[in-house]
Amino acid sequence: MATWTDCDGWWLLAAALMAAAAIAYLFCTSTYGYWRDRKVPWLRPTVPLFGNLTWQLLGMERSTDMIQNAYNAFSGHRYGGIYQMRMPFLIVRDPVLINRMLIKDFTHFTDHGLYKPLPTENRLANGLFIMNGDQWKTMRAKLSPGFASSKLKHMHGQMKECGEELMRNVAGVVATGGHVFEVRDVLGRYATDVIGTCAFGLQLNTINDDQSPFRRYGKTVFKPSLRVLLSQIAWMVSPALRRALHVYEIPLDTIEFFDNTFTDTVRYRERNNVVRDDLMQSLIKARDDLVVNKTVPSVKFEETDILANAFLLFAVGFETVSTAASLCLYELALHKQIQDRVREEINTVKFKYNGEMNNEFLIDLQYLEMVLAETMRKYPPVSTLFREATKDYQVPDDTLVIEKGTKVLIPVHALHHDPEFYPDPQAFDPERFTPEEKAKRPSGTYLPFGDGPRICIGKRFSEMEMKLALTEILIKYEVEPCDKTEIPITFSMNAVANLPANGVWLKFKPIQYPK
Ligand code: HEM
Repeated sequence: MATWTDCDGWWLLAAALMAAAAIAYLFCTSTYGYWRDRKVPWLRPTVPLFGNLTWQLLGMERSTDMIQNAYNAFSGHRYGGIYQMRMPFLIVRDPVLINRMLIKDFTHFTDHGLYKPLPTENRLANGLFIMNGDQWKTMRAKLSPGFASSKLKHMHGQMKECGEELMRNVAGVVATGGHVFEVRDVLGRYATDVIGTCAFGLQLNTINDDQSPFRRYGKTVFKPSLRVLLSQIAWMVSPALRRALHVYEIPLDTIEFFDNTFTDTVRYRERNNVVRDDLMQSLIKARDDLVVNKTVPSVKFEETDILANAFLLFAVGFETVSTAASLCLYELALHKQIQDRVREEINTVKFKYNGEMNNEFLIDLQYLEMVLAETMRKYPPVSTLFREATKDYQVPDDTLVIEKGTKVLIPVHALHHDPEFYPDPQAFDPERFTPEEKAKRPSGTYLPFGDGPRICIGKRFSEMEMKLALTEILIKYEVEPCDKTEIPITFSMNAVANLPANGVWLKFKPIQYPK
């Protein structure tokens, strides 16, 4: 039989639970007035704590689609607010404003505003992509010369060797009766070999070696995993929670493998006085200047900053390049007329350069350039750009002040699919990129590589790399859809990038040219 004391106990427990629930509810929803208070149009969070991320977390919506839906919901507005878990993000949809933020008013938005883990949790934490402020500016200035036109010209020969090895591999497979390729994997190996030789002077030969540790470890860097998802969720619930959890976002053996490889390369070059005109040399110079001689005393740099950037340049290049180039082949397989026109251009321009497929030859392939541009319009490998307001920003001709610390999303994929800028956006139409058509569109509506001082540092490098592989393939093979080709292609659920979920399968048919 209950006594008064027992009843008091139950009441106390019930009151404590209710108070805890109320505190939890307040914590989960405390930020949700942010956009309303600033009179910014906003999307109502679906569930407390999860904000506008609920369907994504349940695996029912891609990040790209959520942002696209928000973009559509804010139609007629210059911007709108959403909540990723508890964290307010401003989605900017006005190209004029986007252009100002990325270029003219860049000094207000110098940072990507991503969570900066400890270098032990994620070696890329000290890489250029996550670096902020003066540290980013100094490192960017050190790495940029490695991508200068003169250097790219020099890299062409090294890339060409990788292209030729790629074609020997493809020919070997075709000779034994295999005609169907998962082209994203094949081009991923090619891109790994390209960055290995051009950036670090390493002959990796992953194109022929299924067991290559560079490919195996490289693939783990951005592989979507529960661990990475949880760390991102924790950050959006509260950065302090993320810090307390110590999540290792990249497997430790991967970090160890790349650290050792780069350290050994530097030591080898130092011991043997090897000086190569490549990215590794820019990194060694950055180390000598910033870590050893401390030529920029106002900014602190350590050895791990150099390792992080070597790792970053290695890791970011091959996923994006292989995705864009394989989707280009995919669209060409589905649009035979466009493919034929690309091939005709390659043959005509090759003739003009007396059969020599050099750097100038690649630059001259204007139609292929339009085809690649349309591929990255339809499938931008990086679907969203990130910025953080580094000082208060008065939006021009507007009442809104974007406060310091505010996270900003630039919805690249949604802009690329806005019928106002790209009529019939699902259609694959390279004619959108003739000089006349390009001139009709406002700046800020085509951003596969970002823009402004933080534009992709590897833009021209990857354009050259993709053109080279595509010309090598298209001059020798017709690409066609096969039984395994997905139409339309499906994209991975849990990646911020547009990554094909089940690969890109195509058939290669050798071309017989008349003798
Ligand atoms: C098709 C291929 C590629 C695409 C679509 C791509 C796209 C991008 C995008 C959208 C950004 C962010 C730009 C911004 O915030 O405004 C970026 C940054 C970056 N990319 Fe790429 N990228 C590609 C290939 C490469 C390659 C091959 C490398 C290196 C060899 C590279 C290195 C970087 C680095 C280091 C950054 C950070 C730049 C900074 O914050 O200053 N990317 N890339």
